[in-house]
Amino acid sequence: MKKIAFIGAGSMAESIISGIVQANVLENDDIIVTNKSNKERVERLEEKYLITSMQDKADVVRDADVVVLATKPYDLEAAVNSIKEHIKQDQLLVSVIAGISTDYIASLTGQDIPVIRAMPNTSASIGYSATAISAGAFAKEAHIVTAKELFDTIGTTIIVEEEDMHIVTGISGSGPAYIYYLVEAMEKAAIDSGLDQEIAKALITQTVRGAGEMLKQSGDSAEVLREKITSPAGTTQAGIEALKENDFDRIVRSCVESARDRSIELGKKNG
Ligand SMILES: NC(=O)C1=CN([C@@H]2O[C@H](COP(=O)(O)OP(=O)(O)OC[C@H]3O[C@@H](n4cnc5c(N)ncnc54)[C@H](OP(=O)(O)O)[C@@H]3O)[C@@H](O)[C@H]2O)C=CC1
Ligand SMILES: O=C(O)[C@@H]1CCC=N1
Repeated sequence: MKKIAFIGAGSMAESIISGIVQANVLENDDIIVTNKSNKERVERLEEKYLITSMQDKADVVRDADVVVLATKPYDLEAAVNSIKEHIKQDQLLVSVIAGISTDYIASLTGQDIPVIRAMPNTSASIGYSATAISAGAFAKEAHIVTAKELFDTIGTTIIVEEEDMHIVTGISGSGPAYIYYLVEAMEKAAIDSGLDQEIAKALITQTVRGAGEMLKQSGDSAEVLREKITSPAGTTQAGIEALKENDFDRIVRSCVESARDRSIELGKKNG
């Protein structure tokens, strides 16, 4: 891949752009970005990442090998309408849009165009995205390889069946937000117990980071790692019992399933 165009310049597009720029895998001016109307926003991205912003959609997609669709689901149709006269079947469309099927995106273009659906997360901005991808009907092996190469530069990439993208969205697309919400709650509890905010933040941040690395490096399951911390009648046991009494499992299940169901709903509403 030599050139990539982003249709949509919001949080997710910026996270991917930031990751690609840091990975240094493309010339910065081969990264093109456009949005609907917020000129200030694309100019800020242009300055920050030394990339190119354009408003003329024909110019945006003209020489792009990969066109990334990064609008909200309800803006997709208008976005595709604005580029469909200018895209060709030798270009690859990559959609990061929650809920929307590859078949629907191809149908909007009116062409048998290759589409890869991807679900990255905002940790892409520092090269730590957990991305899942699935291939649409017209995507060949080479397109999957191109998409995997792209997302491998900003984290890890797993290929899944398209039907699994809804639950993937519920765990890893939205997932960082759940962790941040947990951190917010831990910080509040620490401050209410009298701890300095900066100290709480530093300790919790390193705790989350360390737990993530332990999950990745130790070879132990989450359950085993938890048990290694939980001394009989100790502090952790007391904490975990409070989580159980408050139905932590049910709360987390409901969180993940609600996100999954919303993804399904977004697909139905916008496709
Ligand atoms: N944020 C996240 O953590 C993740 C998001 N996603 C998916 O990424 C997509 C984008 O999310 P996010 O970045 O958070 O959303 P934002 O609202 O931050 O960004 C949406 C962007 O789309 C642009 N846009 C709207 N309509 C058009 C159009 N017709 N043509 C070109 N650009 C257009 C907007 O431009 P303007 O400002 O000018 O209106 C804006 O730049 C969503 O579909 C979401 O499901 C996937 C994984 C994670
Ligand atoms: O909240 C959303 O709809 C998007 C999709 C995954 C993360 N953010």
